[in-house]
Amino acid sequence: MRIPDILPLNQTGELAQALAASIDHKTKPLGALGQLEKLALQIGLVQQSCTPGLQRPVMLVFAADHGIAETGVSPFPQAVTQQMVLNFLAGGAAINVFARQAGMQLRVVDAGVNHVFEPCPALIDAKVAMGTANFLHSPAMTAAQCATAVQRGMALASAEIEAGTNILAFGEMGIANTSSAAALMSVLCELPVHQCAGRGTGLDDVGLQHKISIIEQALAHHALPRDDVKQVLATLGGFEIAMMAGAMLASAERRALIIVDGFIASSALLVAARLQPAVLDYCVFAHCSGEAGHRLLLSQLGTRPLLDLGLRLGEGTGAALAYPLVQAAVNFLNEMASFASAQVSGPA
Ligand SMILES: Cc1cc2ncn([C@H]3O[C@H](COP(=O)(O)O)[C@@H](O)[C@H]3O)c2cc1C
Ligand SMILES: O=C(O)c1cccnc1
Repeated sequence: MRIPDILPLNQTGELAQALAASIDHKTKPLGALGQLEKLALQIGLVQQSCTPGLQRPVMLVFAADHGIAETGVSPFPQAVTQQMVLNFLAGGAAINVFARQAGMQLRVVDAGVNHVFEPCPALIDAKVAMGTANFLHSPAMTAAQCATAVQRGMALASAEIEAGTNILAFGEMGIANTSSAAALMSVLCELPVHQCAGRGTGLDDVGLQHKISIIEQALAHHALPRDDVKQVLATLGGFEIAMMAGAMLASAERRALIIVDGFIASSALLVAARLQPAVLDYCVFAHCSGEAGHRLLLSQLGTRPLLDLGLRLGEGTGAALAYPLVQAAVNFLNEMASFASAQVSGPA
């Protein structure tokens, strides 16, 4: 598995200083646009420009099934994954609505759904297998399947960037994938499972305890070395999570901006960041999910999200909702007058 070289952003160089000066000279009190100012600076550094722009925004939604679903860790049956893929293709899911509203192109990727779909122009076939194995008993993926998933994710993101995209968001669909994400977080952050696992699509108290116990049993069974990130991903991950991690790494390598969605997308980023920490410099964190564990995961990643709406859906919905804020950051940098150009007096 090739891990891309990613250049860390130079936060103190000449360009950073020029961007900071441009932001400070806008007709507003210093710092008054808060987090949008940090965002504008980051986007300028990602694009190596004092006048960045957003081109051809794309939302890739990766779908895959999880063997762990058979242990009852989700209230919903596995078939919902393929049913929701058909809903995405028909345009009726939440992500269709929000991506349309944001003006983002939406592509649906079969990363490993347990269903053979009719060929369809709107569906990208990147299927690795008909779902992962149940990680309670055996590794979810073989090392080769995991490498294939990561590489397909890299190739898909690279193809979009070659077609002119410089901002990508990633969503996911896969019944039981909050269990996979929680297991990855628990191992990679060395945190107890009960701090990582949440109710997902709506488990009750008994269901949540069962989910925690299943993940704990799986982790005890595998006894994974935390620093072998590829093995951790192959053992506990999903095809959509591995593909997303690959897509994130390739996006950062090619200096595209990444909008990170909720808990599952953040678990993919956690994997990517453990493989190549500089990927974090290219990420905008859309929101803090209502899924227990996401706030802690975001703090482990050392970041502050833009929105906190109690969303707990995934699909990329939080990322699509945050896109207008990213546009606002770019637009104020490019379009706002400076004190000098508008002849407004600075502080006395
Ligand atoms: C109808 C429906 C639409 C969804 N869209 C995203 N998810 C979300 O819920 C799933 C994860 O939760 P858990 O681990 O509890 O199964 C993922 O598929 C995720 O994308 C959905 C779930 C359902 C039921
Ligand atoms: O935050 C998420 O990504 C999430 C939370 C619950 C269920 N599905 C996704």
